[in-house]
Amino acid sequence: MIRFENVTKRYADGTTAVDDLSFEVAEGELVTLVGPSGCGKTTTMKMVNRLIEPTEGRIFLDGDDISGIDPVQLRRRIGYVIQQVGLFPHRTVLDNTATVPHLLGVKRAKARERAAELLDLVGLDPATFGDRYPEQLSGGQRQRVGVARALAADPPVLLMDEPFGAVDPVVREHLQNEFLRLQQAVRKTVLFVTHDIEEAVRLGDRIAVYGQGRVEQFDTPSTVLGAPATEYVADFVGADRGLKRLSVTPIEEGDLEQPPVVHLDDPLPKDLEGAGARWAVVLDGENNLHGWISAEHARAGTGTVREHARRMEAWLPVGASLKQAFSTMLQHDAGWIAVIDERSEGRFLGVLTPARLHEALRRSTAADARDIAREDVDLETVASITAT
Ligand SMILES: Nc1ncnc2c1ncn2[C@@H]1O[C@H](COP(=O)(O)OP(=O)(O)OP(=O)(O)O)[C@@H](O)[C@H]1O
Repeated sequence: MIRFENVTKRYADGTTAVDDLSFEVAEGELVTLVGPSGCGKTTTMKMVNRLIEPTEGRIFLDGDDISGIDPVQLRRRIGYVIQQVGLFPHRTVLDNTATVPHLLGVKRAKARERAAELLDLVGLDPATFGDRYPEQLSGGQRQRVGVARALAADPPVLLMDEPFGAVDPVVREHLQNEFLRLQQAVRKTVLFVTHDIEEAVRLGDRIAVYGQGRVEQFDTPSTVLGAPATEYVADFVGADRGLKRLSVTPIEEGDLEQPPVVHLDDPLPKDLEGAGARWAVVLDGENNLHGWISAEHARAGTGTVREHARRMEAWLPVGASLKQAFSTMLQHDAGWIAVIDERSEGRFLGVLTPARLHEALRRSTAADARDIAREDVDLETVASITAT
């Protein structure tokens, strides 16, 4: 969808900002460009919408050499989100979002209708926020308007330059999650610039790690963390890459353990301990997760499971990251968490225990070309780092 072919950019003062860059971003793929300040990320990005022209090389969009496309036409195919957002201060949130479609000839009422849908999509209720002015929004809310506005013309490509850079870490994580959900729905081809490796790893289908003007490694987050191509990349992703790996490794069905299972209307299981279990998972009639029951309660109680079952607080959908699993365990002080299939209304799949989490982490590590040091994936190390 976007292809860089031996692209170099030298500024008039002789600075080589980008040096012989070649890579390709597939349709619907989200590629993060990450690297230290001044390494050429923004220059790369701005060459795609022709805010900057390359000195050498060519860039293709959907097979067309962009140097042959009129910049105004080109930019209609490309949404652009920047850190400072650049909302029009004297226009309401709704009008800000509707601006581009309106400029493209969509009737005002229609453009506003679409803008309201988009605000909803980025998590801003149009009834509450639509008539506000940018200065009446928080930083995070302004960023969301920026994203909604970039999506308004429904461009196939989005360029995002540190879009969440100006907000605090909590809001930032929230925006990242929302953006990932949004991307699932809209599947744009996205180039996303950040200097934060955590953000790059979290969001990217693939990551381009920049050194000075050059891409040192272009690969999946898991491979970049597990098998850094160069010393430089290893340094950049950091010594705690085992920990970062938690956030890019999803829980798979094969990782789960199958505990004893009882149903709500079953008689109490009297001998769970005899079967070597301290608890059982409780399911409803549809085999969806209801809760759990301890062996002790089951042994001492009377009646059916229903009267003694406790609500399940620590659960996650399959596909959630090991990091989420780990933090859910810590948050609920739980020795295990239940994993469900959200697509089938909560069907219970099994439980993840610390031992299984550790195995999953090993699996993900072993999948890479080069092993990372064993202590990097040691769960106790992970626990001690996360707890501090
Ligand atoms: N107009 C310009 N003239 C001369 N040099 C420039 C110009 N714009 C950028 N540069 C230089 O090109 C290099 C790459 O800049 P660029 O903005 O692409 O980096 P970046 O990776 O996006 O950095 P940051 O994370 O700080 O935004 C830097 O050394 C910068 O000083």
